[in-house]
Amino acid sequence: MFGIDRIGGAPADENLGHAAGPELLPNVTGVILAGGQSRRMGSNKAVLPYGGVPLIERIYRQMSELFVETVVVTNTPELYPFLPCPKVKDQYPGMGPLAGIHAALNYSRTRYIAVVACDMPWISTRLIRELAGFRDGSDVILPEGDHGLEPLHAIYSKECIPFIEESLNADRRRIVSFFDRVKVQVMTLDQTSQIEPSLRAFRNINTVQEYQQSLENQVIGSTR
Ligand SMILES: Nc1nc2c(ncn2[C@@H]2O[C@H](COP(=O)(O)OP(=O)(O)OP(=O)(O)O)[C@@H](O)[C@H]2O)c(=O)[nH]1
Repeated sequence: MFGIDRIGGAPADENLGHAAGPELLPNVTGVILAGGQSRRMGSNKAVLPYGGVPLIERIYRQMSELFVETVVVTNTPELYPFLPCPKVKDQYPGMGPLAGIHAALNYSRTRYIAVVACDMPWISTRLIRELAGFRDGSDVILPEGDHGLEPLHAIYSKECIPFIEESLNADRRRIVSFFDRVKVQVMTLDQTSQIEPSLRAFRNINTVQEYQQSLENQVIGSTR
């Protein structure tokens, strides 16, 4: 069955909150997208200082708590010598985050990847763990936040590759553009809020003002 379903009914709701734990998640590769232009920021968002380290390093450390391997998708790997991980290049350069997801899926040695952006200071390892718990039988598992679907805090399977290519070849760059071609499970806003009540996991920083606000822990823009 293709199309978008909510994460299913009572049994899944009962399962929510049971995925916490220190273990690494098997069969999932962590992915940090860092191939953007940072035009609104005016300088590379990924290396902005955050809590004493570059923002991307903060995110990398959190992802490394979850996955045996975390990779960064970037066309400028030389900017990240401090990250001890593989750097993967886009095969559709300049086409946005969907191209980054595509490159990561092609690279990945696991069937599933967990994708976050390099400009999200408060990713939720707990939420990623929960989302990954629902991966079997689904091609995309993503949460709904207070601004709608959050495809940059989500799980994708290799089954998505041909459909992403179809989209990119037709210059359809929105991440959701292929969702009608695969099996998508959405963690509803209610379910997401149970795990991540503040929803700040989805906040990202696009501008200098948002960066400054985020340092003061204020509410900032959505990732989409
Ligand atoms: N691999 C890859 N990642 C990208 C690409 N475009 C954006 N991203 C990443 O996707 C996430 C969201 O990016 P945006 O904030 O929408 O775009 P941006 O280019 O970084 O910033 P702006 O130039 O201000 O729009 C960030 O982690 C980006 O690094 C791309 O073409 N390839």
